Amino acid sequence: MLIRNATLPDGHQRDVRVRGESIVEVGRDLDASDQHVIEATGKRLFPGMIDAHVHFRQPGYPHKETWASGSRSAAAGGVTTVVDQPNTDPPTIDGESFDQKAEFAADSVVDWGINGGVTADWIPNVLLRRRLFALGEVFLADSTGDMGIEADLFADALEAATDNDVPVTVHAEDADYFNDDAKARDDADAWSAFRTAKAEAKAVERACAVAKEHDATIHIAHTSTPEGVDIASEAGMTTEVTPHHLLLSRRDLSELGTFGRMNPPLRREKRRQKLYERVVDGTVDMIATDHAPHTREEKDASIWDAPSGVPGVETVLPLLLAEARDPDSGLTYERVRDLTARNPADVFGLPQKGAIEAGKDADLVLVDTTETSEISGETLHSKRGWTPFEGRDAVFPEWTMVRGVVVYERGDALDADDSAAQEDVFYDHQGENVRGADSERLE
Ligand SMILES: NC(=O)N[C@@H](CC(=O)O)C(=O)O
Ligand SMILES: [Zn+2]
Ligand SMILES: [Zn+2]
Repeated sequence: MLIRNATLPDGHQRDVRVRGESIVEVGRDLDASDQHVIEATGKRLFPGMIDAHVHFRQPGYPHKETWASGSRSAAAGGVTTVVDQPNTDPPTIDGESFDQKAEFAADSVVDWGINGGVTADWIPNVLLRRRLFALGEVFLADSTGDMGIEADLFADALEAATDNDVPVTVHAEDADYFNDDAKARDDADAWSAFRTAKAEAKAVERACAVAKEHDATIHIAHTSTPEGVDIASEAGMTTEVTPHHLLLSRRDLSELGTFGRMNPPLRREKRRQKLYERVVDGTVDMIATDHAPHTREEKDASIWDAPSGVPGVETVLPLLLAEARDPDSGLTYERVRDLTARNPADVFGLPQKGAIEAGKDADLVLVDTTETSEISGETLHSKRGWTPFEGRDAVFPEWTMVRGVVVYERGDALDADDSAAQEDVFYDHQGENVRGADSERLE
């Protein structure tokens, strides 16, 4: 198949030849005689996003999301690899729970990884030999679920993972620095007042110190403060920022209410701007969504009782592309490519993914950045049907390809007389474990 004359993130027009699962040639005026040609003139082609941080909620909470619904939502947003976190039920802390989750992952239309988790009951010598993507998020404070662990267990886990060459990702908040005074309040902003920026900075500092003691590197999940980013990057560690911490702040909470509750929480506008600067200037390594769906009914509670987390896997790349359309944002298409594909592939060791180059997996996303559409929760494909980004401009993919197979095609633009129907098409496809097809059985 030949994708003709697409504009790559660096602005060059190129033909891209795909054969089987791979990109085999990138160049100009490539011979198209025996090929199925996809005309892409005037459109932009991106490497599929690698989202290192999603919660697809199976096993345990299929009413919130499933691998089938979450991965379709990912494909519809241009995400071609997802990595599921361990706070499921059962938590992914041993061989059996890993294998059980891998069964569910077979429903995924995009490629996937499964992270292992750490609790007092984890079984490292079996878990760490499964085809894990990474160990983490290791919760240094409780979030959704009660997987928060103590410092000595974190040190042991770090050592075990490092000995097995398994990357480690950390949820860095330190409950010792939470502000209990906020508990007297019941407005949505109280959650941000409670789980302070200082609690993140202190947890990042401690996690990096432990990593250095063990001559290990760690990746800080969902860094929400410029302080956290600076401490981690100065310690030689990697960081990710979520779309909600990049684009939303405490100013949005009066409107969002508990739909704006997540861990770590939204920060002040000033911090958001400084975080955005670090995303633009390359201090931040990648964007990851922390796609954490909960039902409207669950969110319909007080700020102290509602669950934490927001969906994001379908809107992340579209929102970043809309930012890159705006020359004043400072965010270029090349930087978007690095944040969503090149850097996650580098940081987590996926040499076969992350770039539009001969020899790489044909994970590709075609977009038309000459126009935007408004985000509407009810048209998204997650089970959730709500988004904290309602109404914002975005650039959604025309199609998404995973290892040479088109898994998603966006329906025609809205029919003239029908404001609702968009026949988006998903094609049968089974994603694969990016860490290899099977697990070593070592029980
Ligand atoms: N981020 C959240 O607020 N919630 C996540 C857990 C987590 O990432 O801490 C979830 O699984 O719901
Ligand atoms: Zn977390
Ligand atoms: Zn998470």
